[in-house]
Amino acid sequence: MAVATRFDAIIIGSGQAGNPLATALAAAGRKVALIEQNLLGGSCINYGCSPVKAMLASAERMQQVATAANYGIKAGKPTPNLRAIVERKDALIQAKRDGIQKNLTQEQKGITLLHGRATFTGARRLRVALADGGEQVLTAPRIFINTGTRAAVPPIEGLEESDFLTNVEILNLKELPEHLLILGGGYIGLEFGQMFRRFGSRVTIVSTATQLLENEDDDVCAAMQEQLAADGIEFVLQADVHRVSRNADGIYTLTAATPAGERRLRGTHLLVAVGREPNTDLLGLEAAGVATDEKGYVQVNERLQTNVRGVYALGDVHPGPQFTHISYDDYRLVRDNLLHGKRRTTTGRPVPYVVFTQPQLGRIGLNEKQAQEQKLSYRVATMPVRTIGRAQETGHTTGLMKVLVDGRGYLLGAAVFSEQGGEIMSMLQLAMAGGLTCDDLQDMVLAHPTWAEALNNLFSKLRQPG
Ligand SMILES: Cc1cc2nc3c(=O)[nH]c(=O)nc-3n(C[C@H](O)[C@H](O)[C@H](O)COP(=O)(O)OP(=O)(O)OC[C@H]3O[C@@H](n4cnc5c(N)ncnc54)[C@H](O)[C@@H]3O)c2cc1C
Ligand SMILES: NC(=O)c1ccc[n+]([C@@H]2O[C@H](COP(=O)([O-])OP(=O)(O)OC[C@H]3O[C@@H](n4cnc5c(N)ncnc54)[C@H](O)[C@@H]3O)[C@@H](O)[C@H]2O)c1
Repeated sequence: MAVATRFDAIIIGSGQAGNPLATALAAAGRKVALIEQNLLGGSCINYGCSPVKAMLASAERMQQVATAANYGIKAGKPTPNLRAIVERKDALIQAKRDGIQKNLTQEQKGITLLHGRATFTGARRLRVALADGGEQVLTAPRIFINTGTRAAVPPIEGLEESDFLTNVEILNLKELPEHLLILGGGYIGLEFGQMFRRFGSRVTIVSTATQLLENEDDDVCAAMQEQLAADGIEFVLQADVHRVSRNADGIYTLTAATPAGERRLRGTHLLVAVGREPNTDLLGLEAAGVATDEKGYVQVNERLQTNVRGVYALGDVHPGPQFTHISYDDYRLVRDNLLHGKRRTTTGRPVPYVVFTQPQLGRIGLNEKQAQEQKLSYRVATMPVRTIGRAQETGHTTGLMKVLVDGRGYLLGAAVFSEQGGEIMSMLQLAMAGGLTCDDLQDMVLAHPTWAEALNNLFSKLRQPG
């Protein structure tokens, strides 16, 4: 048996929690090992937030040129150069990866970076199959699992063999899809759908749900669908795709049961974006005795401790919202508890999020559906974006803003589907954190003519629901 190298802490996965945790532990004098089987930076940097938003910026620029005539500007028909768009994205994420590598290996002493796949062989013991051959055995009294997720693949006949795309492959296409079929009407489906539609592909979103982003309020979902339909995206909702095939010319056919009967949907490319599954199946958690839920997510308490003493799970690999800022906050929580003697928990943590379509959908707190499920008494205000001066001046008139307040006038939640939706939502999040009331916001002096100024009017529209 190989001799084990002893560390104070081992981190599995170079995700949004793992990297800063390695740095913080090493800076506090701990001997740390960080193990990554693939690219430094994990999903967000390599296959998620950063590359998608970089390419969305190209799509947005396409749209600006395509609609220039509306603003009195004569411009030719824009043509995307996908290779150049992908190269721009690659340069950006390479720089981010280089920054992480430098930070872990040069700027912070005390971190051993291992490239390979880690597997538990005991509660405090791991085997690492090194990427360049051989293996290493490590032990530590504290082990942090930050192994993230991958695209879930639904059990549909013919899908596995069909050479479909996930969020990883679609970011590196060499040619524009003529007709992109997207399975799933969630964050990933919508962001890529609008991106490729704006680049000029025909796009069809196919979802089992009755509406896009099915967890949001109906009026918000309808506004999103209206915008995407105006972009020219087609939708097939309440579709149960039960067969996928691909012919010799590479054409995909999805066979789906829909309310309008059986349909066959054909396209040149297929993106599967129906949610995620955790990277725990090859982690050997059973050897450590670490408990998972029925979907394979690592079970943790509100301090991110697993059932095995000294083993923690951070980020998307445990149940809960899957966002970069949540994974990063998991790091802060563990850091504060282990290094600064605090007793922080995940209870009551705000979960803001933004769908980066244009316009953006920024969300914080409760929506109306959730307020009703919780039988809360609330007032609601809704305002179409087309009534906002800033929207009229800039020509971005799609969307709506919606806020919920409780009986004392404190904000329960907000959905801001407008230009700068993420930024305006963040203002409302600050207002919630600072305990501002609807009266404060209705009467606050906000600069004219900003998007934020619309909040004055929005709060003047509060009414009882129904
Ligand atoms: C297309 C897409 C777009 C997204 N956009 C946004 C966005 O705009 N905003 C937002 O907040 N969130 C977004 N997300 C979600 C966000 O990417 C994740 O929530 C975030 O990356 C959290 O990751 P993590 O820290 O859990 O680990 P990850 O970033 O998933 O990293 C886990 C790492 O562990 C490694 N690993 C796994 N198993 C092993 C093993 N056995 N041994 C060694 N290494 C291992 C993996 O290779 C990976 O590098 C997006 C996700 C996707 C897919
Ligand atoms: N802007 C952001 O913050 C951002 C962007 C992308 C991804 N993410 C994160 O990544 C996660 C995963 O995104 P996602 O879009 O894959 O998942 P999702 O859970 O957001 O949406 C999945 C969609 O697929 C549908 N669906 C499920 N099974 C299906 C099937 N068999 N056929 C057709 N449709 C089916 C669901 O009804 C749902 O609408 C998100 O939940 C989010 O946490 C965040």
